[in-house]
Amino acid sequence: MFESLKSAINGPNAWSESREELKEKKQPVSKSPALTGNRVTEKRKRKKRKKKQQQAQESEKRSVPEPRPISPGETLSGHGRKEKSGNESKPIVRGIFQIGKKSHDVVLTSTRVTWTRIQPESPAGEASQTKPVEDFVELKDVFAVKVKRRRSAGQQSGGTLLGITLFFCKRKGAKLKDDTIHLDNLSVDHCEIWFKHLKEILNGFKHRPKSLKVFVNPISYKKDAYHIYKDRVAPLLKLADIQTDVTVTERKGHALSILKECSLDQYDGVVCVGGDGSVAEVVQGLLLRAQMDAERDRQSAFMPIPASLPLGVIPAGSANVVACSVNGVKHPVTAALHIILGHRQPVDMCSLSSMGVLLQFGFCVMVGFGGQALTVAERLNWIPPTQRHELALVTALAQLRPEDCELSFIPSSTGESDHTQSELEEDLSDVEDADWQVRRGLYLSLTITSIPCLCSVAPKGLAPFTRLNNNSMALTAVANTSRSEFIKHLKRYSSSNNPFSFSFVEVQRVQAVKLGPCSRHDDEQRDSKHTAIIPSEGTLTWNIDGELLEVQGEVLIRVHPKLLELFGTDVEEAEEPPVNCSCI
Ligand SMILES: Nc1ncnc2c1ncn2[C@@H]1O[C@H](COP(=O)(O)OP(=O)(O)OP(=O)(O)O)[C@@H](O)[C@H]1O
Repeated sequence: MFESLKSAINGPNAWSESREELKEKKQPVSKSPALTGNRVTEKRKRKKRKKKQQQAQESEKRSVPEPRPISPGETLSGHGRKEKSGNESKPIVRGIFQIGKKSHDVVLTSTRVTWTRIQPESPAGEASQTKPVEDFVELKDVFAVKVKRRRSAGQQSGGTLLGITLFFCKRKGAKLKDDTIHLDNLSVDHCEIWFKHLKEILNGFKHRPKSLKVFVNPISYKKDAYHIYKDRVAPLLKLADIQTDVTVTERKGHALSILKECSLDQYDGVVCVGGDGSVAEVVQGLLLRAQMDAERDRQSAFMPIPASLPLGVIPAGSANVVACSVNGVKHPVTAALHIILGHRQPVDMCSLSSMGVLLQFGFCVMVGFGGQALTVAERLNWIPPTQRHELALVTALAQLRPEDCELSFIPSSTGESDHTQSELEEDLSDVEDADWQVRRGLYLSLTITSIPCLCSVAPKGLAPFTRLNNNSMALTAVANTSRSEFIKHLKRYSSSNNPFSFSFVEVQRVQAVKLGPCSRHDDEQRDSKHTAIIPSEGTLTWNIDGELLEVQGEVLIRVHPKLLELFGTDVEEAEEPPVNCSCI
């Protein structure tokens, strides 16, 4: 294994040259200042060392064992500082490395690398009384280990071995950043042993992907998805030795057609670099492919089977609700590190079907204002996206009209984790016989979400009571009201006030929803003389994850628990600075 790395990074000759070089010089592993006093004779040094060893045995109080050059490959099981307990704290290998030009006693266990500064002795040979500071990095956060060499400008291979470098991820709030720790030691054998053990441990993280299919939408939002991928994500994937097969999409539907046909066996995950529309397309591809492979027909009450591969989302769109809901921030490096480290989060999804046929899978479905604003935005597609969204919002607010709808829903009876998948499937298969609650009326907005939909305009999410996988959807129904009251409700999404504490807003945790244009006769229509209603002609305009869909008649929306795995984590709130839309 080490041999292959040698050739991969430096070429075999370069590695053997270094080995010879080190042998000639009889390079010691690393020296603590205590062991290298320049006027001390070898004899005195040995005496000192012996004395130190005695002191160490006598003094239980010392928190760090005496630094000593250990022979390459020496395994110190149970030796040294007392650690917690169990195999996790058992040293696998131990040695002395320079970290930041200071000698450190470094210990590798199966879960972490710990280093402690070696305290120089006083001239009288007494050990320092100050407690050495211990630092560590958890191996679950380490995503790459590389051999470090000194190379001159332009030199592509070879170079003097300097030690090994660990690449790890550190957390600041929801944000993840990559960082490095350099363990400097000129001994090839010593580094080889450490490298081998570290690689073995990292290869043991089976949930981390080794091969990814990547889709990049070059026209997303500010058209910078390709650069985001190339400059900020690809270098990290390369460092982590992840193979990638990248498709820069050429048209709408390109990713979907590839996912329906290509062999997925060679991949451990799929990555989408783009906005929510691109994510929706890749999700359709993954889920349709899973149904096709399992030969499931897609009639109304069918129980979809989960996608075979997890999906990572690198945010490059405007709202990025899917990325924010599992990363907490709109930050490509955070998303990339969650993918590399294999953090996976099962998420609930909803399906939409009409007349007994599956239309689409989705995370967030809107009718009314959400559909109207998106219709305007699509018409204004000649305007740059940054201004288009605001203008569409203002126009939709100016033209705000309620939709006359018939809404039915089954309240969710399931707890977050107390039902098995088959029980949930059973519940969902009897939707026709279930106890539907029915509402008829004028609605300004209806939103159904299976995940919280966090974003910068709604840091706490669009849905109050849903989590990523609590086996239910959140239904928010905003009944007809004045424009000013509706704007107040919208503004509260980006403030600390509760957007749902209005008499005209109803929120339900639901398992299934039926929604269609109202079929009442004209003479039954309430307030029709006083309220301008969108003439539906039996059709509603749906906004499904940022994509428009016109559907005639009623649509059935059902929740499907844990239908997809996303790379990411469960987050409470988006850590994006709240954006107050200047237009409202
Ligand atoms: N090369 C392409 N040309 C045109 N459309 C494309 C291309 N590649 C993908 N698409 C489509 O572009 C649509 C919009 O993509 P995306 O959501 O990433 O961008 P956006 O709409 O600008 O972002 P947001 O949804 O965050 O506002 C998707 O439906 C996707 O299928």
